[in-house]
Amino acid sequence: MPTDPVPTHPTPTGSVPTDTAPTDPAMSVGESGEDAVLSVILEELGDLRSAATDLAALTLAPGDDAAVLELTDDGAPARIVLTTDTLSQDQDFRPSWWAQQDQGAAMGRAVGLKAAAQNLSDLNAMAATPVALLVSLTLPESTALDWVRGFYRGLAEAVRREGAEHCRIAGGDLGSGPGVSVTLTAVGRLPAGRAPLVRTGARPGDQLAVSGPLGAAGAGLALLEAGHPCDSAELARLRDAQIAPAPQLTTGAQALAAGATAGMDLSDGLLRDAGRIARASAVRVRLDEDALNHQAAALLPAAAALGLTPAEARAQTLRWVAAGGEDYELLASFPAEAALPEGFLKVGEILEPGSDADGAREVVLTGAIDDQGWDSLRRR
Ligand SMILES: Nc1ncnc2c1ncn2[C@@H]1O[C@H](COP(=O)(O)OP(=O)(O)O)[C@@H](O)[C@H]1O
Ligand SMILES: Cc1ncc(C[n+]2csc(CCOP(=O)(O)OP(=O)(O)O)c2C)c(N)n1
Ligand SMILES: [Mg+2]
Repeated sequence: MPTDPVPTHPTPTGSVPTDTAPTDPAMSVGESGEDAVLSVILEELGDLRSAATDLAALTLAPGDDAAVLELTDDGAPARIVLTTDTLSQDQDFRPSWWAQQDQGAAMGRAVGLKAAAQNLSDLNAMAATPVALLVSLTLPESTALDWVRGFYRGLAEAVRREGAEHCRIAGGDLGSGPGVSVTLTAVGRLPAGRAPLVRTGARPGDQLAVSGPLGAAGAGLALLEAGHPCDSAELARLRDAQIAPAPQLTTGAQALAAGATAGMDLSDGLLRDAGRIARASAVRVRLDEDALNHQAAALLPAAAALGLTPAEARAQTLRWVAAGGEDYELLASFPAEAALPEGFLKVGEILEPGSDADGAREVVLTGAIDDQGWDSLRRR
């Protein structure tokens, strides 16, 4: 077996958020937010998330985009990669985004594509190859059978895309509830000898890059929420980035091949997710405002469609790029001298911890931005 270019066994606690769990027992999840809730969970799990048994070992524990489970075997141990994610009606999509006649098959397909995107993107971010999906569906009893058909067509479409061709649908669960809720569990595998791409390896001096332009899903969300008809090809592209995303699924492996030192998928927005790489790697990140403004300019048609003034449009498009979320692009760090893989765009660099006037801030961006990214639990 060839040896790994970087250690395959980062310490199980290596990528766990370092904030300590809040100690006020009366605090709600809405008050504390996602990262604090996760700290409580990981603290409570203790060695259930790390201690090996005779049969298996979590060589990468909860805290990254996915976990790595090594199954003990007489031959070479097999490593599988595990992740799960939920989409819920009115939290992640709204039936009203579709015309009445499209709330069956068309909406089902879009939700299937988005559920697959969310999970397959997490596997891509580990540089793992998807091999199976489990599908748990909670459906209101009024759900049209056509919605279900559309949903599985969406899933099928997603797993036929480049990078997911080996993925099979292994089963799932059906239940009833007041709103649609979809939970996918995705299983991937790591080729023998390939280390996973983890969040913990970014080093001062590294370049920080994304696998493609950001902000389309955020702009699409704003158009949908405003009830805009998205009646041009450009606006329809932004809407589709939100309702039916199609992430690239080979960028994780490409990044690793190009020497990436750390990586993660961008679901909660660049500012928040760059902070997670910074925390996991014990470094800071400087984002390049010019690079982000350059990406933001591509979203000006959406701002114009929403009737924003030029000044508002500049601020809003930057917010979509830096904090919109749901882009499912890969965020990765590379050695300063590395050539970035094709299509990757530099967005910043990795700094020493606390090495300049910005003190302890994990993510440094000149120019204020009043949006820190998405938190699925914090009360809005
Ligand atoms: N309820 C939970 N119990 C244990 N671990 C969790 C739970 N929720 C999230 N995690 C872990 O926390 C990490 C971050 O989760 P999340 O923010 O959902 O990541 P992602 O954006 O990649 O889906 C993952 O490693 C995930 O497995
Ligand atoms: C109705 C609606 N409101 C808001 C959003 C925006 N939104 C929902 S989830 C999310 C971020 C990622 O979601 P999460 O479930 O935390 O994904 P994970 O980080 O676990 O991959 C964003 C920006 C949306 N898509 N739909
Ligand atoms: Mg998640």
